[in-house]
Amino acid sequence: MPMLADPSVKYEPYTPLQLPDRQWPAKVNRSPPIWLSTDLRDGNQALANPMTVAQKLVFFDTLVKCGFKEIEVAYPAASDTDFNFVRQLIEEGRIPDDVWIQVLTPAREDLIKRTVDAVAGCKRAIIHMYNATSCLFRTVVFRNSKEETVKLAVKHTEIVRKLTEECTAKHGTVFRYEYSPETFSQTEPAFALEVCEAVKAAWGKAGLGDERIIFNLPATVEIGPPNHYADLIENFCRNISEREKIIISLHPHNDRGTGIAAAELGMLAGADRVEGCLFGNGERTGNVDLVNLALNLYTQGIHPKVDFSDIQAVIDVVTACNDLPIHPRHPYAGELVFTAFSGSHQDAIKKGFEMQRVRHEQAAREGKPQYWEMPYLPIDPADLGCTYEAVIRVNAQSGKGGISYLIQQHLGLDMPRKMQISFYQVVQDIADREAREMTVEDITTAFRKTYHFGGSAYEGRLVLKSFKISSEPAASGEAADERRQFDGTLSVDGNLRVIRGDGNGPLSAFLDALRTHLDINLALREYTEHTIDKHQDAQAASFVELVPQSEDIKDTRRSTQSWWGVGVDADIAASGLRALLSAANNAIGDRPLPELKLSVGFNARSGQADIATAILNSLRLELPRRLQASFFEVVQRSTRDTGGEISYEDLVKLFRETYSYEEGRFAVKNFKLEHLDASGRAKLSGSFIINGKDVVLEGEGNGPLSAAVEAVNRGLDGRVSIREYVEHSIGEGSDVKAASYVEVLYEGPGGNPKWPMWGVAVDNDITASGLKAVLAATRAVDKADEAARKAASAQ
Ligand SMILES: CC(=O)SCCNC(=O)CCNC(=O)[C@H](O)C(C)(C)COP(=O)(O)OP(=O)(O)OC[C@H]1O[C@@H](n2cnc3c(N)ncnc32)[C@H](O)[C@@H]1OP(=O)(O)O
Ligand SMILES: CC(C)C(=O)C(=O)O
Repeated sequence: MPMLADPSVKYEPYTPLQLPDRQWPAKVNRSPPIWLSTDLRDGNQALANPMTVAQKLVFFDTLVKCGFKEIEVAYPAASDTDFNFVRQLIEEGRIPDDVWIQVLTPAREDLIKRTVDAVAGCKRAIIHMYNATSCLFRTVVFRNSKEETVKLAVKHTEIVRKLTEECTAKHGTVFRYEYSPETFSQTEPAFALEVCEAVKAAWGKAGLGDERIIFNLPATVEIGPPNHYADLIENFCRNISEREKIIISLHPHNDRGTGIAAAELGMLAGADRVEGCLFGNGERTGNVDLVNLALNLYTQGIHPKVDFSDIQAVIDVVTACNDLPIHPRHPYAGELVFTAFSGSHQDAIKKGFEMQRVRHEQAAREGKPQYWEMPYLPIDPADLGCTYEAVIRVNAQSGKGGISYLIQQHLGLDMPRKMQISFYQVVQDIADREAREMTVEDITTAFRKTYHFGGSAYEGRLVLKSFKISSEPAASGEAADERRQFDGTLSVDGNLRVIRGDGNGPLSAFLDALRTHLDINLALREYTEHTIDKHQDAQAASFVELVPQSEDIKDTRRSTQSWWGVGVDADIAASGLRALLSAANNAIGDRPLPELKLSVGFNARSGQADIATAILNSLRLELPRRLQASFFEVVQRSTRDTGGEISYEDLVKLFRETYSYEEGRFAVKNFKLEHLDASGRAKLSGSFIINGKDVVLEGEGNGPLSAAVEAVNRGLDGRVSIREYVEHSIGEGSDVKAASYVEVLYEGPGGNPKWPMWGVAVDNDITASGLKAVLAATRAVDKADEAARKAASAQ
């Protein structure tokens, strides 16, 4: 059957109440009502499979834990399960002293008796009796006149009074009485008042405080808008006698989807109490949702006096007991309610969090309240025990704001705006291609892969192994404006390469090194940095944008093509270099990089760094820059006859010979180092092999190396002194060795000139490696003396 063209022939509208001086619209709620949870009664009776006793017990405990002080636990006359459940609560002492249990009964003597029997012995109980009062129910269900309807209510109120008084006398149970004119919102307002006045009179002992009688005014079926319900409530409150002896209770259902509004307006209209169910379970469309109502108050800064700090735990119990899911869009409790998928929402939330942090810091300094003011989020998920995990979820509708928020939350990186746009494109492409939501893991993994960030699994073709930044005064003599030198070792497609470059700062020196050695021509367009953690082990995060290097600086600036990179390191310079390499990795893509070929002759294609690369790859020695220069000259001299070409093998042989490296001609047999005083002064004694001969040495100095120099000097005509000492480790873990490089200056007996000589050694022991390097550095003292003699005789 189609919908009617004119539904007025079938459906009658509600009859508005004439209440021109209604007060409720101008009122504001400033305190929570008395809550009654009827989950275990109205909620339970609406379930296809009513709860078991075990489920009811868990639910009851949860309600108590949430802070409900009035709980309708059963319709005891309905079934043994309900009756027994009430008995169990009482007999097992499960009801806290400050909690009233409530039980519902119809206006039938036998059933009232069973109901009172159910609560006998409990400390405090509310007997709740109902009979429908509307015209429809009078005529259709009860076939009663108005008079008979009043009589039914009066007679059974008297029965309730009699039976409860007997019970109090016998068991000490304290009773309160609640009466519901069921279908109140469909009942003629004057008749509802008439019935309730009669019930109050029949009860005869309504008093103040805990003696107040409860008139529960249900919208058994929601038949009109919430303002109509509010009018009915205000009218009842204004016209019932002895208002102070009455608790006016609301019991909205949600047939029109306005149960919450009805309850809120009903409270404005004067009600003191609200009956409902958690998450709105209940007959048909449900009872009013108490979680929703309570949290609405909370977001107005009013504590509802019930607690949902761990809302998920409550959801778990309620869904398990009701065997009903909670809608994902359910206010406060739905799984999607703290989630934004769409770009503009995410952007606003991200900005909101950033701004709020600043605002709260300032408010804390000034001792002012730190208000929650967040675009699209009326409540802080944390107050309900939820995390911010779900706040931003990413799909093809999402924008850069949300994605960068997740990166910030999960990796601690605050990307610059342009990088956000760039990474957004990456994520967008994946989301579009795969047509699915992107999880946080998808996004962080995409980030790591894109920027080669976060460990060896994400390394690119270029990996920074080690580096040194040094400074030298600018050639122009502007002492303040020092230039920087970059010396580093990169792994390039798995092979180690020594590269070096100069520039105005570490980044430009590194770019120069990439250009010189690997033909990677890039220029820096943007650089930003921030600290990740304000604690002791703070790290620096750097972000770099590179563009193709062009002859014309304007072109470089305007380039539409650019690559972003990110680096994190405890050292700020290292974090910048890592960021630069991350961007460079993106820039090179999979284009081939120039291979290392050695040609050191007149038209040298290889430089010092290439020679150092070869030594690094073959002997794992990271030659210091000045040793690179020195050895480069040696190589050039020795390749004069081959036009500057030299094979790897010969190069390594030449290195070994030149520095007597690992040939056994310089060794430490044993040594003793005595510390002479607190300043570190030491005495060295021991047996060594120098130039293949056993020698016993002894000397003192400021440390082991200077003691070794002093010992060596005792046997020389001239004097050696140390000019440079560098060391590094080789290998890892228990296999680690120390490599030492010593440059000494030898001054012969005749004075100047001073001869620079390098020694290189490796040993498991770092002191022994340094000592060996010192000894090896002095291997050519004889040659130096001879050269000095020749020079003197030539003059
Ligand atoms: C709006 C609400 O939520 S009201 C609460 C509704 N909850 C429940 O009904 C759940 C528990 N109910 C039950 O287990 C059963 O209905 C019982 C045990 C109470 C009564 O069962 P039965 O005696 O078989 O009666 P039945 O269920 O058919 O109820 C209909 C009868 O009760 C009468 N009745 C209905 N409501 C009331 C009332 N509040 N007071 C007195 N009688 C009533 C009807 O007029 C009808 O009487 P009739 O048989 O003389 O025509
Ligand atoms: C018994 C009454 C209060 C009821 O449940 C209703 O009217 O919905």
